[in-house]
Amino acid sequence: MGESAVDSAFVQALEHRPKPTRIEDEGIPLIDLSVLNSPHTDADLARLVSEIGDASQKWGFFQVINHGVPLECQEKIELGSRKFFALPKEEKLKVRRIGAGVLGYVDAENTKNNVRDWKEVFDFVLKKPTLVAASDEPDDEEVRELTNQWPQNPPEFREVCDEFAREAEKLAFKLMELIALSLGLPKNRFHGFFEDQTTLIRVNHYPPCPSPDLALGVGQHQDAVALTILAQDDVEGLEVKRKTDGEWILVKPTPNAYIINIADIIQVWSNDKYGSVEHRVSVNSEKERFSIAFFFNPAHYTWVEPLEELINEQNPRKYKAYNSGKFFAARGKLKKLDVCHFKIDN
Ligand SMILES: O=C(O)CCC(=O)C(=O)O
Ligand SMILES: [Fe+2]
Repeated sequence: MGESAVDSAFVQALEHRPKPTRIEDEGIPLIDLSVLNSPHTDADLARLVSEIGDASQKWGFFQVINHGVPLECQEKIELGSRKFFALPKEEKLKVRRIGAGVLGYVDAENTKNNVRDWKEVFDFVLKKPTLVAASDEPDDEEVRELTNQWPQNPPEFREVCDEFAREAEKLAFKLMELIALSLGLPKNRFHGFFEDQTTLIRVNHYPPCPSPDLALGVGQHQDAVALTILAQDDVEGLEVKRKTDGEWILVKPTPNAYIINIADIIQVWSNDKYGSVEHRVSVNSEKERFSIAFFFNPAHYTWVEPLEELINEQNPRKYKAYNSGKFFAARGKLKKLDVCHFKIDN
């Protein structure tokens, strides 16, 4: 590895490195949500629900347009994040994440495999208070509050982040309604799980990388939450592992669209009807890239298990129930832990 222009901590194992040519796929569904924000017939809604169901089943990934999040709100957080990440390192480190409880700036994340990601991030939570399990000990009932830290610069950063979070939350609830309907469930079947939600928003910056053939912006992973809403800028990078053949497919940036990712908890709730999909981020040597991920996640005390209405003799439950808070506390220590761990061998 003596040839590489990046520190060896960033070098991915051979099998995880991006290929020199990347497949672009037009096939990742693009779904127009305008029906939700205008007068519509039952048939219009039924068509939309069926599109969401098909995309969730076939890809687990889709893009949405006319989603109701004001463009201005998106532009403001993008600009704010550009200004924040352009600050000198020592300024950013003033709001570095402290231990497990105080969120903020991090520049040394490993996503699995113990290889460092080529990125820096800023994390904050949506809800006040956001309570999580203090430890992964099954009998420990202690909870901990996650608190946000805000930089002095740019001065509007807190406001634009909070505003984006509130708008993205509305979209997240609408998507959960559509997903519920597509599974044949009442529209608000999922709402209760999110009353004391532990949603986290992560603003990502991927600087240009001298060795994009060796490093990744985010290593291969699945999101452990319920649903992810992702905004990417116009620089390519996000790659999704196609279910049909395991190929890595580049998600082409679409102006004013959000990328929606069915994550692990919906996989369990739906008893594998909808699957959480592996994805990763490749980097490039010329352009920096920005993205924002809204990780919609239920209350820490949620017992995650296949929904009763969806299991029967023909379709027996595929997962044991697990406690969401304990799971995330354990995952904080052991990155490799994921929901497969709770799979029942039928
Ligand atoms: O930046 C991206 O495009 C995706 C980031 C991601 O997958 C994550 O943070 O979980
Ligand atoms: Fe992800």
